[in-house]
Amino acid sequence: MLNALHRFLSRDLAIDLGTANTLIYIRGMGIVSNEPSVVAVQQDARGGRKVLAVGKEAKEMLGRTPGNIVAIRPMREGVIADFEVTAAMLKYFIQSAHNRKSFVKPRIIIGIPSGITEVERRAVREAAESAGAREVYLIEQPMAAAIGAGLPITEPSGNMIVDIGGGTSDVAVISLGGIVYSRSVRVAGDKLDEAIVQHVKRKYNLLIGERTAELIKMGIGSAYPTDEELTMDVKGRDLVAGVPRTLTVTSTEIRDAIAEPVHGIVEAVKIALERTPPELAGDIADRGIVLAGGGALLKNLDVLLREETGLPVFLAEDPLSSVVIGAGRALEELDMLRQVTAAAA
Ligand SMILES: Nc1ncnc2c1ncn2[C@@H]1O[C@H](COP(=O)(O)OP(=O)(O)OP(=O)(O)O)[C@@H](O)[C@H]1O
Repeated sequence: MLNALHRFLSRDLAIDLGTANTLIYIRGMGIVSNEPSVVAVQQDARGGRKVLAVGKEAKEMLGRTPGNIVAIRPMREGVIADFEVTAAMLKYFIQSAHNRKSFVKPRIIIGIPSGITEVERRAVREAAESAGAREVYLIEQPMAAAIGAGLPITEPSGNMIVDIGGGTSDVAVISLGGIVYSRSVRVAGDKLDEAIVQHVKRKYNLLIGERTAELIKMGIGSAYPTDEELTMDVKGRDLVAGVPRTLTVTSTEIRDAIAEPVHGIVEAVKIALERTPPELAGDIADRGIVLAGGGALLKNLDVLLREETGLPVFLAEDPLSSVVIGAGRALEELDMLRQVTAAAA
């Protein structure tokens, strides 16, 4: 009874602490927050830092801040580049998502990049504790993505998940609830954006921001030829004349511009397949490869991977939410496991 009351009052949270986006899921309510992992920080003369804005508001400031304010992405390339700011961001998201009226501290499960160090794990855990968590669990993002995508991870058979985020692409082979093989490469959404910035600079002498590059990628980017040619108008600063200018880019040139990083993702999948134990590789050949993470939404990436590997390739139902949904489910399973062990005792 007490236990049930406790559960009712404390809203457990699942968090996907991504380098591009942080998502929060509350049991029984679904996804309650989905914000860019960006923090705007004001620096004073003595080196002190004050958080001005977090999430969407801070992302709008990227590349648009005056001297003493910086908009930071504290997690880049799948690692925590700025501890202090990551902790402040996590705390802000937890506190704004958690119903302050409920007086029982929540249990929190956090999906973390698979490449982070022991020290970074501790920092994440401490940040969640200082934001009021009662218990903190960490789960690696590829494992959470696989659960969220509905893969039968506890069965004794191989499942391959490819989680393409902002900073890293993680390829993992999971069987019997454990990661049998994993490979993380620092080639994902951000690298595609950078390649677009470089292309526009080199070909047109036009400087565009990362945010604009991301919009081009999402609008007309593709990994494999699409049925129709798409175009998009792009605004930037002319590097020669120094004035703002608009030009039109095509989907073909953008596909060429991002070909190299896209190839890096394909290579990571191929290497993972080569290194997977034969029995499990056989399972993957039957069941196929599942893609998750926002990067999986790049047009025709699934088509390219199918052609390059000769295997079936599927997109998770909601690639951007797979990690947070999987983490939430893991927390529920934890309860179930507890119930089972309690009943057995
Ligand atoms: N429609 C789309 N087409 C191409 N890329 C997209 C699309 N939508 C989102 N993305 C990209 O997906 C990436 C973000 O994905 P996601 O939110 O899964 O990353 P993350 O979990 O925060 O990062 P990481 O896994 O590296 O920690 C960004 O690079 C974004 O530009």
